This record gives sequence, structure tokens and C-alpha cells, in this order.
Amino acid sequence: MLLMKDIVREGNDVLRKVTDEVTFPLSDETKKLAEDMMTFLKNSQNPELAKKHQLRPGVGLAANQVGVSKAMSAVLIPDADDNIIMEEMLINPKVIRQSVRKVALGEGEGCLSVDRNVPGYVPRANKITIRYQNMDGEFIEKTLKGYEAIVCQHEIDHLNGHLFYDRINQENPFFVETNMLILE
Ligand SMILES: O=C(O)C[C@@H](Cc1ccccc1)[C@H](O)SCc1ccccc1
Ligand code: NI
Repeated sequence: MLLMKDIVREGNDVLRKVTDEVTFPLSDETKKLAEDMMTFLKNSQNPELAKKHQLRPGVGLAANQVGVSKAMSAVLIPDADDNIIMEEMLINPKVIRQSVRKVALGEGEGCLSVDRNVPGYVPRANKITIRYQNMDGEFIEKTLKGYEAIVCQHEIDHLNGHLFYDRINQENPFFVETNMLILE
């Protein structure tokens, strides 16, 4: 099973490379990696297992965060009652439509690959349509807004070599762009 020791930290070049397109049919190795990534997120959201294995909770994990430069991310988003509202492997994901209106989390963002707090708003499109492939290679289009849109943009950014703090306004980290929504 994947543990925190398997998570690549900032400073490692693999986090700054554009990941390679995933080809289909998936190799057994790529299938196993996808399963391991989703299992990591599930374990990280389970209080007992997270404590036992010292896992930081995660709602998303990109393959290059475990050192594999492939365009795939696992996303596992629970709602306030811990009901899963999104459980997807995003393979070769692309944002094909995005709103002008921006959104940012009021408490800023963190990252499993960044072992420090970097304060500031991370402006992201409030509404996006993504196109990706599932494990069978079928193309799926999904429109997301608010928190789910933020998580998927954070993960797709990883696959393109970006980290959340690249998007924080350096002059004024808490600058609120026109019409930007702040999500508490
Ligand atoms: O490093 C990652 O990609 C996983 C991040 C994803 C993420 C961070 C901030 C905003 C959106 C997505 C981890 O999930 S950070 C820890 C976390 C855990 C639960 C809820 C929010 C953030
Ligand atoms: Ni991250």
C-alpha cells in the first residue's frame, strides 16, 4: 500500500514535468498504480487507518506525486456527512471549458507534496468542464463547480507540473479578483 514515504515532495523535478499521456489498453502495472492511488485516498480519509499509518488526509492524488510521470489522478471527495460525492480516476484529463468567474478556498490550499503552509487564495475557475478517460479508455465529459472544480483543477495542475502556490498572488496573497467567490 502507498504510504507518505512514497509521496514525492516539492523540489523533486518529477513534480515540475508535464506528465506523459496514458495509452490504452492500460498495462497491468498502470491498473495497479491507479488502484493503489485510490486506496491511498480511502485509507487517508479513514481516521483509524490514517492514524495507524500516519497518513495526511487527501481528496486527490496525481501519479507524479508518487513519482510516476503519467497523466492520471485519483479524486475522492466526501461531503460534510462523509458520503462520497466524487470517486474518479481522471486519465488524460483536460479542462475543455472554464468560467470567467473565479473561486478560491477561504482557508487556502495545501498539498500532500508540500510540507509547509503557504498562505493565500488560489484563484481557480468556479465552473469547469473536463474531458478525461476512465479505466476502460472511454471518454467522459463532466461539468463541475465550486469545491469539486477546485479539487480537479488542483490535480490537473499537478499533471501539468504546477503546484497550488504558483497561482497565489505574490504581491498580495489574499487579493480578491473581481467577482471571485471565496469558499469557506
Ligand atoms: O496534494 C494533493 O494533490 C492532494 C490535496 C488536494 C487538494 C488540496 C487543496 C484543495 C483541493 C485539493 C490534498 O487533498 S490536501 C489535504 C486536504 C484534505 C482534505 C480536504 C482538503 C485538503
Ligand atoms: Ni497537491
